[in-house]
Amino acid sequence: MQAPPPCRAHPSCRRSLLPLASAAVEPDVAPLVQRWLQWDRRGASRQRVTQLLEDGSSAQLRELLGSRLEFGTAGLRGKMGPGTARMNAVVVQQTAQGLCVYLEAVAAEQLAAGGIVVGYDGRHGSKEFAALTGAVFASRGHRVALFRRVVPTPFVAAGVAELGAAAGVMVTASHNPKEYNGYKVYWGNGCQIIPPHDAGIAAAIEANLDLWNLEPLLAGDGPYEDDVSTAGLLACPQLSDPWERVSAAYYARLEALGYLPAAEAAETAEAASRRGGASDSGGAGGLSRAAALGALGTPVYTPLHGVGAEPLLQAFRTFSLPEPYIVPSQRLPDPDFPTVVFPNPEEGAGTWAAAFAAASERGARLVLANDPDADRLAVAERSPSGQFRPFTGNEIGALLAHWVWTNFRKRHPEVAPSRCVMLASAVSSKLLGAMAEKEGFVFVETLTGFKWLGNTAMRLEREQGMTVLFAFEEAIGFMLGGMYKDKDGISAASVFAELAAHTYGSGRTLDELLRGLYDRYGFFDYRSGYFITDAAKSRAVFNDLRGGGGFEGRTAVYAKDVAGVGVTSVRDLGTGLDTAQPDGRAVLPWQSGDMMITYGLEGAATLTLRASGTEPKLKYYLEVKGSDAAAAAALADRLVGGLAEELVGLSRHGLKRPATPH
Ligand SMILES: O=P([O-])(O)O[C@H]1O[C@H](COP(=O)(O)O)[C@@H](O)[C@H](O)[C@H]1O
Ligand SMILES: [Mg+2]
Repeated sequence: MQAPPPCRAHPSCRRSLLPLASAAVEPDVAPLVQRWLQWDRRGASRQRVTQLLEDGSSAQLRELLGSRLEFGTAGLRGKMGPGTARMNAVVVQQTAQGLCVYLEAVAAEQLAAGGIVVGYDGRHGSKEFAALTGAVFASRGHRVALFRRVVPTPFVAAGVAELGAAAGVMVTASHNPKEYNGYKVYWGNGCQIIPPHDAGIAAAIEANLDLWNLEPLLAGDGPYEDDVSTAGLLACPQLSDPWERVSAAYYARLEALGYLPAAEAAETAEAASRRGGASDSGGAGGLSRAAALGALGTPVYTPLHGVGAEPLLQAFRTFSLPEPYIVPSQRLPDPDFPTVVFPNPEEGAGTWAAAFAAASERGARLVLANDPDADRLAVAERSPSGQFRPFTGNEIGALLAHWVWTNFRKRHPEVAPSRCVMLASAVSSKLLGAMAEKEGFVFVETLTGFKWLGNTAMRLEREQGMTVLFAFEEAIGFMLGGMYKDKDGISAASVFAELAAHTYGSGRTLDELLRGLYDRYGFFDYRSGYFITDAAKSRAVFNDLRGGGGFEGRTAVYAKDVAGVGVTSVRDLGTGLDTAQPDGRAVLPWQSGDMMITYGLEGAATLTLRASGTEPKLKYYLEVKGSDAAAAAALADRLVGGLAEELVGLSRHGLKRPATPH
């Protein structure tokens, strides 16, 4: 028998290609496998693919190799495993190569001046994927600022801004299950990439699939066989660790957002109500810092096995806040997230369990959690009777917006409210809009995802000279205007702790403060949830929502009612229709085929259905605005009850409800 041909993917590769002639796979699959095996030099990974080949598993091979991971809501994100549709060393190197070539073409000057920033979280594979990315750029002679320790995602956004880098890469899959990893890409403006750069990079990846020789930088006993050896990379003269510089700048910016000392002179509730303004103090007169911190006590914090603990402690020290009690079993980065089913602080009881137990034991009032890459913040409050009240992303957003607004106004009376802006994603509560209307600042809404919020904030600041105070999204993402243009769970946690200290010191609970905001700005009953799906099922659902039969080239037909509640308007960001606009066209950017439809409904209700860009979920977001809380709740209940089967067609399309109540 003839010897198999040598692998040509790498000049010094000593492997041989497997003979494919015997493969019992369908004809379209064989070339995909052949191509993949030229790239993939990892024993276990190659073995899985060759096993599937031997088993004739065409469908599985097509799933792994028939498509490529695309830039979604938060960059690349997918399950780890072999194949172009998974996260692995080959896909990461190809992505880095494409990004590098694209930057060389369109941002050469900034690349030469500022290089690239690379960070990683504590997941399986993250450090190695970061090293691979660094090596790709270093191999072309570019400067690489590679964090030598795990960092929160916001530190990469900060790094790009502080170093004037051409781009940044954060290797993380945030809160996704442990089988996932991901690749967030920041542009030189410090925001996550949006069109046209995502498509530009994708095209550059496709044009640069052959793997570059990184062996001199990532040498080892057979490159990429297991963990890469970074000795060569670390010895590279153009490589640096940006930690010192970036963290110094980060905490200096954060310090400027400390309002508690200024809040000592906060007006009393009486004074505020005489003036007709919302009060942020409990009415006991002037509040001393000591009283506020005394009332706060020791908060409990969990980084959920992620990277948040050390940066959060530093943030609390920056604000001279009491050191929080950190849940010991979840304090250190652990890629297996052993104590939680989902490392997602949105998932409710399960992720809170250890933190709530600690808070009960210690009598803590305030409980804080970051997601594993520490760009999100979850908050819960323990009542004097020991009940826990977790706040939703919208509620935390409302509280932070109020705190930032009240204190900014006091500190900067010279800035006209009309020059100040706060932003929220289109699927977040409109309470912020109502607040803007009453207080006189500008409210701007964007598509879902901080890539949109960040870029829009940057544009408003740079092009219109607006002061961006705050941005948030319901998915517990918060951005303080004085920091960077991305969400940040660390700065949000420390600012929130000050807010809580002030509220408690003023004799109120956070829940009471929030109810005060509803009294002032109107009541909003907000519900969100999701169904488990996959890409094909979601497409089928959206096809049906548009009247079925493949809507391309036909006029879409939408539901006239949901659970008997009349539809008053439809906005479809997959077709650009918005019947609420005078010209019938959507104001937000839309793209053909995008899966997001918003229904305006009788009774001041708004319902949005959209396919997640980071997880196999079809999400719904519903809000009813009303002065009568009971009536709003009844309408919301009715709509939530009807939407799964009637509108989405859950059973018909084979979608599932989440296992845990959401
Ligand atoms: O996962 P993270 O913390 O990086 O968060 C990412 O995903 C979230 C969920 O997106 P989707 O609804 O498309 O799944 C987005 O809201 C967020 O802006 C984005 O940065
Ligand atoms: Mg995250």
